[in-house]
Amino acid sequence: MTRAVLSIGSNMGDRLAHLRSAVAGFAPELVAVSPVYETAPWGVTDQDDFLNAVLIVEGPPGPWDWLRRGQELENASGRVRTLRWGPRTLDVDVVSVDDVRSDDPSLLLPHPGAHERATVLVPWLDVDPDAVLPGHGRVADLVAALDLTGVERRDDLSLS
Ligand SMILES: Nc1ncnc2c1ncn2[C@@H]1O[C@H](COP(=O)(O)OP(=O)(O)OP(=O)(O)O)[C@@H](O)[C@H]1O
Ligand SMILES: Nc1nc2c(c(=O)[nH]1)N=C(CO)CN2
Repeated sequence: MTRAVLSIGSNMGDRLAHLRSAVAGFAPELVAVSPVYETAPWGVTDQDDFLNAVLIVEGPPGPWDWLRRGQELENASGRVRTLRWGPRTLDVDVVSVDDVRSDDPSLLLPHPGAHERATVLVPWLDVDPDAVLPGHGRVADLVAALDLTGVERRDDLSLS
């Protein structure tokens, strides 16, 4: 059994439907679904706003299975890979899997950007106030140190 934290995001097409497709894809192992956040783009800032959320899943799949499942859902959403950090129908990042550390470039664990991304940490904190990001400490402390400008909770949108 493993427990994984997955960050999902979309800024193309029917963003909510893309996030819902990820929820449906992980339904058998779903433990928690965060609120939805509307977030200003980071990285490449000249693109549309994202919807972001976090899923917590638990079950027999291992780290590589979570990654593969996420990539299958990205592909099913019609995602086309062009620009790094560019627009996408669906992005599924594996943030952490238990305390697993991996330096394989195809599956870096914990995800190397997670500790500084409000788009990951804020929804994660909503569903797990005691969350710890391996190597970086308590998510509550990481969030407290972040600028949360451009991260707006959308209580009118629901994934569960
Ligand atoms: N923890 C991880 N979760 C998801 N993909 C990962 C992870 N670690 C490495 N990768 C690899 O990252 C590659 C590129 O992923 P992707 O195009 O989604 O990156 P990105 O979302 O643009 O940027 P970032 O990884 O900084 O969020 C994939 O081929 C995947 O194998
Ligand atoms: N707000 C926001 N910006 C992004 C996001 C994202 O999920 N949310 N993902 C990116 C590439 O992974 C690039 N920029």
